[in-house]
Amino acid sequence: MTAPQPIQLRIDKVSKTFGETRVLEDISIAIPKGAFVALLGPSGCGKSTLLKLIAGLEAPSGGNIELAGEALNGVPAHRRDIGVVFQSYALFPHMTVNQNVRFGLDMRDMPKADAKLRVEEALELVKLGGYGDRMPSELSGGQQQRVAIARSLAIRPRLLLLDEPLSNLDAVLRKSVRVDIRELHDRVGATTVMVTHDQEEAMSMADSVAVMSGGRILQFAAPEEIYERPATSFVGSFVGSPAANLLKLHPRSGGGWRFGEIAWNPEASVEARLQLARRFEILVGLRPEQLSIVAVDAPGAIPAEVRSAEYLGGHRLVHLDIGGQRASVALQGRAPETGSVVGLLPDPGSVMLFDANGGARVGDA
Ligand SMILES: Nc1ncnc2c1ncn2[C@@H]1O[C@H](COP(=O)(O)OP(=O)(O)OP(=O)(O)O)[C@@H](O)[C@H]1O
Repeated sequence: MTAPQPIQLRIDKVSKTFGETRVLEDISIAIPKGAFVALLGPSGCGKSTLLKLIAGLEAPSGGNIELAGEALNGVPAHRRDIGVVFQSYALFPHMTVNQNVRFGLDMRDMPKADAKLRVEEALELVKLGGYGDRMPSELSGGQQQRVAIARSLAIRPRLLLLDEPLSNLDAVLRKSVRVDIRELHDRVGATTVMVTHDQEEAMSMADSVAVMSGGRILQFAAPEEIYERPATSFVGSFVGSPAANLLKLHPRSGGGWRFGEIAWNPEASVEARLQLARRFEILVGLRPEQLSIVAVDAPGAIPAEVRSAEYLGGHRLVHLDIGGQRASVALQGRAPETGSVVGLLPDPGSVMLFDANGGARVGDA
């Protein structure tokens, strides 16, 4: 076992209001040295504001932020030793790659010979050794983004902040730069916080993900934990692709359960969790990739009517109706006929249960 790392960034009960509007509320997270953390959430949830508070571009309305044990209150942005990479790479177009990467070092009056070595080292790290004399316009978007990262790394920051670093790249480049950034992180080990609204990006790149909504952190955990044990129905449906089905379930008079008018007798372990949940209205979260289609009368199956199917290359997405609620299932094989009634069988361990009122996870022993 590796020894636990000290906390590099501690955010403690931070809030932010603009005028009357509360944009961040009671944000607390502790990020160990060398970790790669993603702040994930929909547009407007406050993730960029949180990044600005860390960088020192905005001041919090309440709470504290500490970097390597030092309180940052009142420390101006340029004294924080934080490297920031924005979504538009913001290279200086009239400067060469070398000059761009050197910029932060010149600002810090580093001796020329040392700066030269640092620039070479930073460009090697992002696999752009030999590109120093080019102008930004002579580089691809992905290469420009790597120069922007090299510029941030050259100052050997105590923290690297990435604000939607991939959003200006096309879909193909996005996936390769995603891997580049993660591999770079593994080599350099700089504590990194990345803001993104793209769940796949967050889940694939980060060690831990903070899922945000409405100015709060709903869950801060490893990607696997977030996917398998989401803390709320929002997290459950925001993370995963295609999105999880969320279906309203009620107890049936006389025993068993119902989706609208459709009766369901779940497998024993799911039944036990539903009993523990003790709610009149439960949201059942079912991931399309963890459902299979079986005979309508198979034990534990939910009767569903096939409405349509989409062919998506590796799999098909079949859309169904369950007592007036829509659900989808990802299938490898042929899609059942439209209009037919089939059984939808969840993998019992993957069934997620939430309180329909408020969305909290329920039904855990
Ligand atoms: N300077 C400001 N003055 C007033 N309101 C602001 C200011 N900056 C941000 N907001 C508001 O705060 C909320 C959060 O904004 P923020 O940019 O942090 O969200 P975000 O999650 O990063 O969204 P996006 O992904 O669209 O950038 C939004 O409702 C925004 O309108």
